[in-house]
Amino acid sequence: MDFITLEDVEREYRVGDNIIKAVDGVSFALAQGTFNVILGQSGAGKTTILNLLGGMDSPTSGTISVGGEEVSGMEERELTNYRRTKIGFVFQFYNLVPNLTALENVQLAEEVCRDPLDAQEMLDRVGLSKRMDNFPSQMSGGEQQRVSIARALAKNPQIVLCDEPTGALDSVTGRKVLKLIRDVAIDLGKTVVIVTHNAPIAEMAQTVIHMRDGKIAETETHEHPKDVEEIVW
Ligand SMILES: Nc1ncnc2c1ncn2[C@@H]1O[C@H](COP(=O)(O)OP(=O)(O)OP(=O)(O)O)[C@@H](O)[C@H]1O
Repeated sequence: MDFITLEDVEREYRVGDNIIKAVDGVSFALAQGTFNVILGQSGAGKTTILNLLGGMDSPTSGTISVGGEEVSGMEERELTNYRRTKIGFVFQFYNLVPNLTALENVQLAEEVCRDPLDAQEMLDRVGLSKRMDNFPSQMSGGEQQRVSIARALAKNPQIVLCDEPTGALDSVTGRKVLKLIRDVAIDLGKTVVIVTHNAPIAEMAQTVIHMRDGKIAETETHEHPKDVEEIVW
């Protein structure tokens, strides 16, 4: 059953006298507990869609629903609550708090969420049980990204949104991180949406939304998505 639906979504930005259609009539549906990729070149509108899905931005027109709730009609306060409780974010450059340990970074989620998952268990699941007391500066990029995955999951969100999560990592580390996102998030029943310009990653996805110039060029579904070991970049 569809969990995330976008219907004819547009997002325009006015820059001086020009109107830029960052997202131009996009419709798609994603099922709960699936691993999905939005693929496209720079400027295609991927991040704008992620921001709309995450409640960080609102569409100019069209409808966005998540779990039967209409996100596109929410007021600012409802949006804040939605971002806080329903969405886990993973960014390209990790966005960890530098003067907090790995454990403290993940525990931040407990302070803002209604029904958080245990921070130590999440760090354990991403393979960092021995690094809980390390600060971000004492960890590699891949380890920092694993902390940020643990942090996103500890919020116990419905959706995990990842913006170029492997963009700053070498290919071997990037693949480990993707495997973790897929295995751990899907095991916990989360719906994952990854934004990337890196085409091989899309082969791991159940649904791939190909974006071009703010529009969907193609929607592809894989009944048997590839394992991370089968893809190279
Ligand atoms: N706040 C804004 N104001 C004006 N134009 C914007 C704004 N945000 C995005 N755009 C424009 O909308 C288009 C889509 O941008 P978006 O960031 O969604 O693309 P993207 O596919 O994520 O690209 P990248 O991979 O480079 O991040 C671009 O032309 C961009 O310049």
